[in-house]
Amino acid sequence: MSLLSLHSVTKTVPLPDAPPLTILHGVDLEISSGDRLSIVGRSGSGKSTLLNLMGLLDSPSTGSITFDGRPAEKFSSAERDRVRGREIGFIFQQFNLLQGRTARENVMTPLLYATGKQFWNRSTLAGEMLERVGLGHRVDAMPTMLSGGEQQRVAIARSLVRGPRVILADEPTGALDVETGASVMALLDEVALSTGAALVTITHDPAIADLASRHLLLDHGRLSTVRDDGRPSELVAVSRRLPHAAGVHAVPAASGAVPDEDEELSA
Ligand SMILES: Nc1ncnc2c1ncn2[C@@H]1O[C@H](COP(=O)(O)OP(=O)(O)OP(=O)(O)O)[C@@H](O)[C@H]1O
Repeated sequence: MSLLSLHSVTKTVPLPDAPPLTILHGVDLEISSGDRLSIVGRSGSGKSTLLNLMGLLDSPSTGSITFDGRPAEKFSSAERDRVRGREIGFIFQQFNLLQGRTARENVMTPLLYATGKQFWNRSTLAGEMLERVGLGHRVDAMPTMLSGGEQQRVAIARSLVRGPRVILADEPTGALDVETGASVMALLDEVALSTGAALVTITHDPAIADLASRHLLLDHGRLSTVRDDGRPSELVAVSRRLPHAAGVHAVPAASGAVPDEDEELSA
């Protein structure tokens, strides 16, 4: 059974002085445990909007989303928060670490919302997770003392510390140089693989897309699967040649709609 399913999902938003804008059109997607998906598409094609829906941060205008066989629209707001906090890990281009808190304290933050052993053992669990991402020796470091790659590894540890079943990564290497990005992504892939979590990565980078086993293209809000034997690097090249979606604004409004993970946790 699919872990996360989208059926005929559309997303339409009102615009102040224009007809409503349909960002996503009839999106169908099935994600199972252990899946490795990459999603590429031009700026404005709807990638962040899609990620927000997959992460239960937003609701579709029409169509349905099910998580673990349960329709998301049936979740109460408390259940939605619980599923999102426990089952879904988010990784963004900006690391969004809490400044003035150590690496360990950052990784502990999601565990403040856990119960039982996870809550009581949060300091140990955070230390173990940092160890797993190769930062066991930097648990007491402040974000300002860490390199970009190290900060993203702390963010990865924070996203994975509750053992999510789906990891949604939006340009996770976008703020890193090529070499650091590749090693951070390899680490994310490896840790996700070892936990059996599904990993969905939005990326412009062909090498990052190459790590996935299913390659999807979003074009003007329409999602299509590219053959698994298709080369992802060609896919990215194709997506770069596509014209921008109609009504694309320079700054995607949806990125502002993605709550900062820490805000989300404290909400
Ligand atoms: N709430 C909103 N109100 C108005 N327009 C919106 C809203 N949310 C998204 N859009 C528009 O919908 C389109 C898709 O936005 P989205 O951020 O999903 O694209 P994207 O593929 O993630 O882009 P990028 O790669 O630049 O981040 C853009 O034209 C964006 O400006």
